[in-house]
Order: sequence, then C-alpha cells, then structure tokens
Amino acid sequence: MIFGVILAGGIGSRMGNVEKPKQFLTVGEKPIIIHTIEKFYVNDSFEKLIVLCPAQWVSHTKNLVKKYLKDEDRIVVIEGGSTRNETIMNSIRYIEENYTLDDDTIIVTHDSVRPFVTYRIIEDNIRYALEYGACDTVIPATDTIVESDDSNIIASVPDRSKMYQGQTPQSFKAKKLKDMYNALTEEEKEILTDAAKIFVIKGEPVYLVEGEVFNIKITYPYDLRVAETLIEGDK
Ligand SMILES: Nc1ccn([C@@H]2O[C@H](COP(=O)(O)OP(=O)(O)OP(=O)(O)O)[C@@H](O)[C@H]2O)c(=O)n1
Ligand SMILES: O=P(O)(O)OC[C@@H](O)[C@@H](O)[C@@H](O)CO
Repeated sequence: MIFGVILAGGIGSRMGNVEKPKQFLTVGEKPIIIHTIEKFYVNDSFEKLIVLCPAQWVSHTKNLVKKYLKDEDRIVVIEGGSTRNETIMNSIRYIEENYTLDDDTIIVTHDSVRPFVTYRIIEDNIRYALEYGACDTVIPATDTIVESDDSNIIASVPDRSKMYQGQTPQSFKAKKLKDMYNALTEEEKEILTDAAKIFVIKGEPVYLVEGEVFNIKITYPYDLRVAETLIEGDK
C-alpha cells in the first residue's frame, strides 16, 4: 500500500508573529495546506492521505478538508509529533494501527508548506520508493555552497557540481524507515533536519528524484510573496 503523508505538525516560527501556523495562511484564496493536499488528492496511487498537524489545530484542519475536498474518506487528520521525524513516526503508527505495516508499505512524505509540488514529482517518488526503497527530491545547487565549522571562517567550498538542495517529497519503505529511526541515538536524532538522512547515517542508499526550482518551502514572510506570484502564474 502507498500512503501520502502531509507534514503539517510545525508552528511556523520563522514566519513571524502570525495568528496561526504558516500552513494555514491563505495564498491564492485557499490555505497553503489545501493547495498541497490537492496535489496528492488527484493521484489515485494513494490508499490514504495522512495529514498531521498540531493537536490544537486538528479540528480546524478537519473543517478545512470538509470545506475544500469532497471525498473526506481518503483523508485522515491526526496529531503530529514534537519533531518533524516524530510526526513521520506518528503517520507510521497510524498505518500500523489501521492497516498493515510490511515491506510493501510505502510513504510519500511531504512538507505541507511546499504547495507547488507537481504530479510528475509525486509519481517519480512513488516509482523510486517502490524500486529502491528510499528517495529524496532535490535540485542542483545554484549558489556556491560554503561550509563553516564556526560560522566565522570558511572550512570548505565543496564542488558545486556535486551539491544539491533537498526538497520534498521524501519517500520510503515505511517499515525500514521506522526500524532505522528507532536504532538512532538521541544525538543522531537531534541533528536531523529531514528523514532521508536516517537512511544515509545507516549507510543505506537514497536515490535522487529531480525536483523543481518552484517547489519552494514557504518559510519566511518573503516566501508568501513569491507564493502569491507563483499562484498567479498557475492561473
Ligand atoms: N514537529 C514538526 C515540525 C515540522 N513539521 C513540518 O515540516 C515541514 C517543514 O518544516 P519547517 O519549514 O521547519 O516548518 P516549521 O517547523 O513549522 O517552521 P519553523 O522551523 O519556522 O518553526 C512543515 O510543513 C512543518 O509543518 C512537522 O510536520 N512536524
Ligand atoms: O529546516 P526546516 O526545518 O525548515 O526544514 C525541514 C525539512 O522540511 C527540510 O529539510 C526538507 O524540506 C528538505 O529541505
């Protein structure tokens, strides 16, 4: 079985003092999270779309799903976790409790604040996860990447031709992801900013899926202006 996992468990602190987490802000007359869910909703490969949000926003999210999407049976809204990867683990726990978690269970995990993901990117994630067990959506780095150990002096300037920027979806064999995550130390979990690194730390291959420059993550107020422009372009 293949599940869409929409990660909306964050509070959007870098968006500044807004009355609600950024995934619920409106862009192009609809909440960002609805734009994102719609991109998965049109793909028939998913058994279920699992949307995970902060506990105090679950009923709000359920109301949004009811308002904007017809077939509510395809979507379940549950509570996210204390970290992005704990949110993913909550989605796997839901699958274990309501379906079967086995070697054929695939999850396509996606940031709820990346509303411009495309059907092709999602399809490629499904295909690669089925074939290889783990994949990460990326784009080639456009800026030169600089590494510093002390935020003061350059430690290295890696070869840009080998550098990529991670996006989402990140898609996995769910059972393998859960087993490897549970085998990590607390220190290893602390440094994670995504899920693909769980495989990488354990020396397991993660295949690259070609992303799109416009598959942005809405993080700062500036990104909202970019998103409005992109939405205008979609019309
Ligand atoms: N415990 C968490 C933390 C983050 N996310 C999700 O992971 C995605 C990308 O993370 P990020 O952009 O960092 O979102 P926030 O954590 O909400 O933002 P900030 O770091 O500015 O607070 C978002 O869709 C966010 O909702 C999640 O599902 N569960
Ligand atoms: O740094 P942030 O916590 O905003 O992002 C966490 C993840 O969403 C991010 O690592 C993936 O989108 C891949 O870039």
